[in-house]
Amino acid sequence: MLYIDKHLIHEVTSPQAFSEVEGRGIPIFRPHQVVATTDHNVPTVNQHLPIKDALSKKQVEKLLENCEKHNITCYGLGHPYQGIVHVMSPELGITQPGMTMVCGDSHTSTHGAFGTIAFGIGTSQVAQVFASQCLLLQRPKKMRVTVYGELKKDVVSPKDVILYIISELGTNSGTGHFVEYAGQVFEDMSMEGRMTVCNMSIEMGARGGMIAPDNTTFEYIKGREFAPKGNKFEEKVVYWNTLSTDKGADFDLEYEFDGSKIEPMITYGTNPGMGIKITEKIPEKENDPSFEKALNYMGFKKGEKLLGKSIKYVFIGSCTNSRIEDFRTVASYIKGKKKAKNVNALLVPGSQKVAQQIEDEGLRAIFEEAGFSIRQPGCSACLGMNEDKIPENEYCVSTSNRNFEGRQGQGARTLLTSPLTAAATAISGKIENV
Ligand SMILES: CC(C)[C@H](C(=O)O)[C@@H](O)C(=O)O
Ligand code: SF4
Repeated sequence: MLYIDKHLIHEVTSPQAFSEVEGRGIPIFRPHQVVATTDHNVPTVNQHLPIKDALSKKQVEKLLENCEKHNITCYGLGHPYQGIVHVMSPELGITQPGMTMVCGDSHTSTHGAFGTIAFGIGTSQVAQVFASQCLLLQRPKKMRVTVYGELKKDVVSPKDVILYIISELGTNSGTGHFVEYAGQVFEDMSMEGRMTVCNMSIEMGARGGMIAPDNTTFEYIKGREFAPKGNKFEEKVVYWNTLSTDKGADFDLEYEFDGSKIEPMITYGTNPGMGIKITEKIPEKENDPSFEKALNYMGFKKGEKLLGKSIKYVFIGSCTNSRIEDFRTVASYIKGKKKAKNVNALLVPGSQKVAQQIEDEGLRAIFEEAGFSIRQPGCSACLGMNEDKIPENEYCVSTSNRNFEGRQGQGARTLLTSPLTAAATAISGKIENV
């Protein structure tokens, strides 16, 4: 039985849970340990106007209504803290090492980047946490992925690291496990990068991912809105320093990779494990119906090269890659260049705070000069629950985490990459290596 320190909620998976507890006359046990935001169904333009899509409007309004009724803090549209749940919580200092955190959302694994036990739950479990602030669970198994050495500087990014790991291990490799990412590559990584990696743990089937908290973690948290202050912070750091894995600890599964061998990655298929180095060709597998089906959906052939293929859509956003560091990377690449005319680019910050930082750091001007516009925060084309959809049969180079059939719109074809590769593609209008 786990006691839950923080319960994050959004508009998609909470309404039925509210109905469940209301229907049984059960009050929300600890409303102050619940934080809500609107992200999946929000438009990314004209957020000050009423939401046009009727279903989205209803979904978002229902969350506000439920939160008000149950005394839960909600960062709705127009609030400076609103954003994708996995972006806004860490950047406000809500996510802290050693906490137990849940959300009715599979990418809750993101918060594990802080040495937090964080995982996605189903709607009936959301109701259980509402009612009791606790969860009954099967104890997960332990897996460790160590990446030693150093990454190729300014070329290989955290997104490439996780796409590489999943392409090597497969999308079921983590089933039933929590994964710890260890080794120099993660020690050297920024918090934004660590979040990108932990975010995609679920894409290898793991319940959660985590990275030992260290000075990078503490520096990131310090001074944030909901972080402990002064002496309290110092006391927490003493505790947080005790959280890392003991030397000689046992794992049920262990993998090791050499970071210097990792290259920029791209996916060619319909699950995140179908990834290759961007310079490679699509593999030539025989007698594999699911592989054939994926290539068929994607309109690709075995042995084909992806570099140089014309691309009309680029999406830079999602809880994997929509943090300020991602936009800094993209801005520094496109500075002084121009967006290709054939490209329709959606640049969607993960939160209002990221949007504000883009403004304050002068990045907006760089984007606009290059022919890009910045949208308002939300999940957007990551799964197209709002109006941001990719048309049928079109390719979209996307910084998100899932390339499933129809994920970005019916018949849309997603190729997952890092923000840097997406930026380079938006500039040249074809799949580009940096
Ligand atoms: C809508 C939500 C339940 C879903 C999830 O849990 O992951 C979404 O965020 C996604 O990325 O597919
Ligand atoms: S950005 Fe995408 S992956 Fe993340 S929570 Fe939203 S829909 Fe899910």
